[in-house]
Amino acid sequence: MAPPYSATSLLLTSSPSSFLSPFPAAKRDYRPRLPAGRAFVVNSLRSSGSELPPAVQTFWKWLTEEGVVSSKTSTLPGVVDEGLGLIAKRDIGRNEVVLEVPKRLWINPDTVAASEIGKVCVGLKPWIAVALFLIREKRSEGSRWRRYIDVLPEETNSTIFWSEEELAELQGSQLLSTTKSVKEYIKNEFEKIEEEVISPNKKLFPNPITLTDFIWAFGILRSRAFSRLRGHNLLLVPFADLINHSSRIETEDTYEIKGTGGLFSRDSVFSLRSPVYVKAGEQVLIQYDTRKSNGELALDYGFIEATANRNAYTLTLGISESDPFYGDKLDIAESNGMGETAYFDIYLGQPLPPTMLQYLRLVALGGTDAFLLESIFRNTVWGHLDLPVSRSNEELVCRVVREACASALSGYSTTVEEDAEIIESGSLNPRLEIAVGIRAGEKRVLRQIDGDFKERESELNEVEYYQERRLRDLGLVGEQGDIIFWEPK
Ligand SMILES: C[S@@+](CC[C@H](N)C(=O)[O-])C[C@H]1O[C@@H](n2cnc3c(N)ncnc32)[C@H](O)[C@@H]1O
Repeated sequence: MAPPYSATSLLLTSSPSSFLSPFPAAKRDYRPRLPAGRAFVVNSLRSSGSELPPAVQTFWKWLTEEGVVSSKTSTLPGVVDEGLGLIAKRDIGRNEVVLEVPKRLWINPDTVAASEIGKVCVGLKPWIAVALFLIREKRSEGSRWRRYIDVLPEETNSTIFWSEEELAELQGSQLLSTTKSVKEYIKNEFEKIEEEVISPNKKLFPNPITLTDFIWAFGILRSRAFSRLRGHNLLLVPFADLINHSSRIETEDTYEIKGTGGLFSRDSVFSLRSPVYVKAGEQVLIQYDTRKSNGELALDYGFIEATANRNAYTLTLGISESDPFYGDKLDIAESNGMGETAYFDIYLGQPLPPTMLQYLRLVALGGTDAFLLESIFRNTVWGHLDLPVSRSNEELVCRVVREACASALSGYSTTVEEDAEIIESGSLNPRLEIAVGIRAGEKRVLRQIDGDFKERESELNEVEYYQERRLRDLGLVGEQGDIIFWEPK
């Protein structure tokens, strides 16, 4: 009997879970590529103070007046391939502190709370409160952060800033659907805040605030906020946020909050160390986040890496409400830390996530295997699902995953080989380079998943299923896998 599940009811293939919450604490850290909106000329790594754009010189003067930098400071801002960056003035040792920025210059939800708009921002999501604050400061000539805001880019190469034509290069990709969802999310949040906070408080927001402003602020926060700090999930630190990312650096542990009077005291400083030895004149770089996929890097910062295992694809699996065993399956999933929908990030060259096969087998469970859903198995069923349950269950899992891969692969307008040719054909503009790299990477992961399940499919006759394991455990299967019967004496 054909199992009552189709490829589509078993799984969908897109949308990383992360976009729903722009600043999840554990997995995220944010930064963006060459700011397209700024007219800085990219030259060498060694721009000296006098070659700097006027806005950066004024910013530096401000930091000096604020006592944040002095002649002893070991770094200088400079114009580099990545936009602005931090250049070593002298040789810098590994783990040497390169800058310290006092709390009074940071921008975080506390800054907003203490500001004129603090009262109307109570209860807002932290990123929304900080976004509103940034936009308002950007419009205010007398802002305390004027010098800082003047050196922020108008946009980065994050896909949220791409034109329709540029986005078309991502056709069929997961990054395209994530980008659209993120923009939709920002738009919804903007409309809500416009109605509930901006319009009723015209005196506090005398200048019009547009969706474009809101997207700008989102992009700034996503690309520059330091997030791996306990109690400071959303922290903008002027000067420190000029640091660029290098794929060659492995350690992420490069910044911390130091405070003479405790972590949250007024005397706290944000302290940034160089993870490696840097020669005078070279750029000081850090690792933004080793766990981010290329899709996440492109969305957050506007660059990708050539490193193979940054290529990822998120499989979204779900228990359909129309499944006759919906309630039991959901109960089992929930007792094992999962839910009606589960997201599995699959990386190029890496094994499948550990619980993915269990979840797939659970979702596909039906027919004569449905007895495993009975309550007497509730405590053990998850363990049973770790290994193949039955041929029909395993076959369905393989078929559905392979159909989903084929369907996803058919949505792209180019093949991996065509993408490779485009990359080889010469210098691409940064956004096209990202688009081609992303779509090629996603397709390679999809091919890998398909290959994995193709192999499983070819082994369906060889693997041991639940009933055989059970018989063996009961001592009813002989050494050669033969079933032992009781012969009549
Ligand atoms: C925290 S800011 C660093 C300062 C930034 N370069 C600037 O001009 O203001 C992060 C942004 O720098 C750029 N960036 C950082 N590392 C990069 C890299 N390895 N490749 C390309 N762009 C990079 C991206 O635009 C990213 O969004």
